[in-house]
Amino acid sequence: MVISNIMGFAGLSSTVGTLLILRQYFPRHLNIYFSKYFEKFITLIYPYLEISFPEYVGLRLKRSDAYTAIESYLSSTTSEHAKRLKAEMGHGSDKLILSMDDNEEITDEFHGVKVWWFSSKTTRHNISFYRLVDEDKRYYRLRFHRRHRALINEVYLPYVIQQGKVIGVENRQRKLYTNSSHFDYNEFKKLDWSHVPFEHPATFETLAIDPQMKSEIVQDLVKFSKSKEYYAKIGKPWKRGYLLYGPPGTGKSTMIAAMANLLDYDVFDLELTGVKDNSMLRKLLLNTTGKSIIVIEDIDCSLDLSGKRKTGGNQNENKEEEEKKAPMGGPPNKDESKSACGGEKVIVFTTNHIEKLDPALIRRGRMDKHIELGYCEYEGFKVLAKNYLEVKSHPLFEVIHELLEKKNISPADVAESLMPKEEGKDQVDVCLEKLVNVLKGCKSKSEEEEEEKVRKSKKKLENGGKVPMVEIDCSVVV
Ligand SMILES: Nc1ncnc2c1ncn2[C@@H]1O[C@H](COP(=O)(O)OP(=O)(O)OP(=O)(O)O)[C@@H](O)[C@H]1O
Ligand SMILES: [Mg+2]
Repeated sequence: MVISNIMGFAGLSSTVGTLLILRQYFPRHLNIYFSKYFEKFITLIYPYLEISFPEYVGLRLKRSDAYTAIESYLSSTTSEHAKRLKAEMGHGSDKLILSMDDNEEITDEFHGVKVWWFSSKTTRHNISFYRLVDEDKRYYRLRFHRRHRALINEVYLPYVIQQGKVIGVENRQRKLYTNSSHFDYNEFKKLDWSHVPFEHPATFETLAIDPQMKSEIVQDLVKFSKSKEYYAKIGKPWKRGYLLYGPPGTGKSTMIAAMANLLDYDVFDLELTGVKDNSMLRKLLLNTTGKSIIVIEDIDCSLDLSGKRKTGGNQNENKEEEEKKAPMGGPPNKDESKSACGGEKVIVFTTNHIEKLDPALIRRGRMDKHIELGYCEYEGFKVLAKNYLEVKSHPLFEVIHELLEKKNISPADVAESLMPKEEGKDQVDVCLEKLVNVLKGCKSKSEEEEEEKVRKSKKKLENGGKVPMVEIDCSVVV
């Protein structure tokens, strides 16, 4: 950020203009005096200050965050005010973003104070590999009256940066990250996470679960996303842990997608089988960004893998050792020392077998909310019928209602029956009849409960009465 008094404004007095022209005829020693006192003189008669924000700082390795935020902020006002615009796709997104073209000027108003933004570009001719290469240097310049210096520096600019970041997040294409490392030739380094655009269409509206539970979860998530100050006040990292459990096909993965869509977060799908040890896990978590959901699916299936991790002993000692080994260059600092996740993050574990999990892993405080997703009930069926067949009532609804009270069927299996296989109006009848038949063939709730009891007692005998434990360094993840 460079603050300078400038010249060249339209209203600059003719005296200054004349001085500038005459300057070239001054003898050299006079010119030195001229330069020395000229700026002081200009400061007296020219009441404006300028701040410039170059696109790249230092060795051009990284685009300046301030420039990016200002670009996003100005893109929201530009389309209304600027006369010449340029259109670009948002970062990794298919949205068209309009911003002011090079050498364009717009005005903005803040608390009744008028400021001017200019987008400028200088081009330097460089010789590279015996070729003449034009290097563009872009920057934004902000001009304001000197008497508003404090307001601009302390209030307006932080506001612009913060708003710009919010707009930037809105314009971006959300991503689904997986921990399969790859070499990025643009950044010329190995990255731990690869990503694809996140385009899962699930929403809470289309989710077939108990309506009351649905609204509780939505409220909980929304409250979390607005609780930055609260977490700062209590000195805890801004994160929330969810454990989703239930039989296959009950909507656990679908709910995670709905959560990401509700909160407008990225998703980091952490596959534990690809994690060698706790320091690798820590490194992966440190490389996740804010506004994201970190997902560890089928946590009970990580049992074999977790056998390799340190067990028993002094937990703190192990932690210290891991921190020393952390490849990010020592232990994480600030609030990250409490958790490698930090930031605005939701952590979701899923399992089909909650009874297999280490109670320490899922205790409240680590996992803030336990959500059981069960077999399909009538309310859920109605949501699916609306989603798939666009019907809200039908003579077969009552039969299905009665069957759902007696039989266990997953929402995934209901959805499968309700998916029309052909075109035509009779498909509603065909699909609902199919569902009735499928339901009749399902095991009754009492039969399944009996089988479950037998299965559990057999397992207890096999394990000598011990419930298998998952070993994962909980403090790293949650
Ligand atoms: N509660 C639900 N509401 C809406 N659709 C659902 C629901 N449950 C399942 N489905 C449908 O069934 C498919 C499978 O569901 P999903 O993958 O979310 O189940 P899951 O609980 O994650 O299963 P698993 O335990 O096998 O991972 C989804 O693509 C979705 O179409
Ligand atoms: Mg799943």
